[in-house]
Amino acid sequence: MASRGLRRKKSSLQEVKLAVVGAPSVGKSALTVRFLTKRYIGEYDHQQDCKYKHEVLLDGEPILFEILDTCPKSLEELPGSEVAAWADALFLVYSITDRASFTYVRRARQSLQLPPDVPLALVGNKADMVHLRQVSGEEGEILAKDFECTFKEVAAAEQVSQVGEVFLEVSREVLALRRRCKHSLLDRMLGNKTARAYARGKSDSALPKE
Ligand SMILES: Nc1nc2c(ncn2[C@@H]2O[C@H](COP(=O)(O)OP(=O)(O)OP(=O)(O)O)[C@@H](O)[C@H]2O)c(=O)[nH]1
Repeated sequence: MASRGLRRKKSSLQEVKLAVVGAPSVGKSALTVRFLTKRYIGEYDHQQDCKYKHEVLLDGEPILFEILDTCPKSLEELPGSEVAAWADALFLVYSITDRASFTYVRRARQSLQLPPDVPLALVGNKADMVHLRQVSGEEGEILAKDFECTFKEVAAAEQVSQVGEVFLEVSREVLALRRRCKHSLLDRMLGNKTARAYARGKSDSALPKE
């Protein structure tokens, strides 16, 4: 009985696909592993992009996260449009101790050619290394304004909840965007007046499934 219940729950799980983009060695894997396992792995050796699937509670609702941890071999290797096509949201990660990695996220953002409403989070990692800081917090904030996205400095090496919150926050944006899309689809299907009344009076669970 219990396993049947579980299977039913899994089939209705919402999926959120996140891509973690950034220059080599900024801590993309450390952040991903921190979020998924709450552990810090200092040396994470992988030579190619890795995908992880993991179920995580988001505001009490189980969400199936798929995370693409990208692995550029050099500063010249930028993420392609296939990453943007796959992802529901993107993390643009740099290290506050590495100015070249800050420049990289700007170039990566351009090369991705994202549709306008894809949620983004700009993340300055290695915030524990302030003595080696090369990128100020203000510069991060200015770039985030330019990207029209959230910004946070974190330290995968030391923080658990703060790192988790960055992932969860962008996922909330993905779910909110999906809800808005459903509403506007309803708008188009039912005519504006009826659809607005429907959206006001009904909870999301009452909206048609995708
Ligand atoms: N001090 C400090 N070091 C960190 C932090 N996050 C990661 N590191 C270190 O930075 C190095 C690179 O971390 P990774 O997680 O492998 O970085 P990556 O961006 O996935 O690297 P690639 O897979 O090569 O692109 C490792 O030596 C980590 O221990 C952090 O928050 N603080």
